[in-house]
Amino acid sequence: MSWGYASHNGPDKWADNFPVANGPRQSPIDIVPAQAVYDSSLKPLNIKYDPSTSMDILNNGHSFQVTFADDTDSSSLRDGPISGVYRLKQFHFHWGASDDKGSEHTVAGAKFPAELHLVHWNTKYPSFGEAASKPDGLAVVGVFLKPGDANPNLQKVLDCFDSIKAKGKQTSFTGFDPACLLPASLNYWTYDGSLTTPPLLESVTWIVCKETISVSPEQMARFRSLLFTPEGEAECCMVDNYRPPQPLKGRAVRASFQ
Ligand SMILES: NS(=O)(=O)c1ccco1
Ligand SMILES: [Zn+2]
Repeated sequence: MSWGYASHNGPDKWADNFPVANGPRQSPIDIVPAQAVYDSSLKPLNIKYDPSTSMDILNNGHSFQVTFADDTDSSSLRDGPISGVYRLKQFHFHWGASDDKGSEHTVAGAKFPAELHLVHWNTKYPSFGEAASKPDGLAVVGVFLKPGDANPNLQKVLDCFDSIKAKGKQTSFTGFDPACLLPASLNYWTYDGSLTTPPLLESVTWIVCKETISVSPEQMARFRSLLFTPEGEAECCMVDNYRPPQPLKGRAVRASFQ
């Protein structure tokens, strides 16, 4: 039985196989801006991505992800709340069956229809796999999607959904610069957390952007046209692939802005 987002294998069941699900630094969380502490020592995010590192796009059965070549530092994240260089490995999204839900982090209880995650690993470790088990191993930049005008940069990703509709489908996706998915302002909240999917490893420095990017209703419908299921199986729409907020357990959330 593998994990998923249904009642029989979803977030409430993950602790059965992944006991860290009840750990001290789980993600996502509800971010309460009024309780975030402004930290003037936090640096601006330093993000440099090279479009030639984008490789392919895959439906992995719980989201779709765009994977990057991470054998050099050409697509990486520096500064912000982190030390050293973290290489971009992949980005993916989480979304809902309707616009009233779908994000993993919430802001003073408010949910967004979708959330983008850009996953980076600390190059002080030899690989993503090694880094994923270290408390300072990963840094994930989160961006909320807000209903509004169609997002032309997002459309480039959505246009290849016909070739990755079912679980396990993959296709080439080169020359894409994920920086075009970032909001104009890189003001952020940051806290120590975890992967939001099994194995839920407590290795993530979360960097959640305050500013959103836009997504149109038609574009949200495209997200919801993907399938959790492989070809040949009864079709199950890929929707509500988000973990709800987890207990803060005394953690501080810092803000890079006043
Ligand atoms: N959703 S997320 O960015 O915490 C992640 C990356 C890999 C596994 O889970
Ligand atoms: Zn994610």
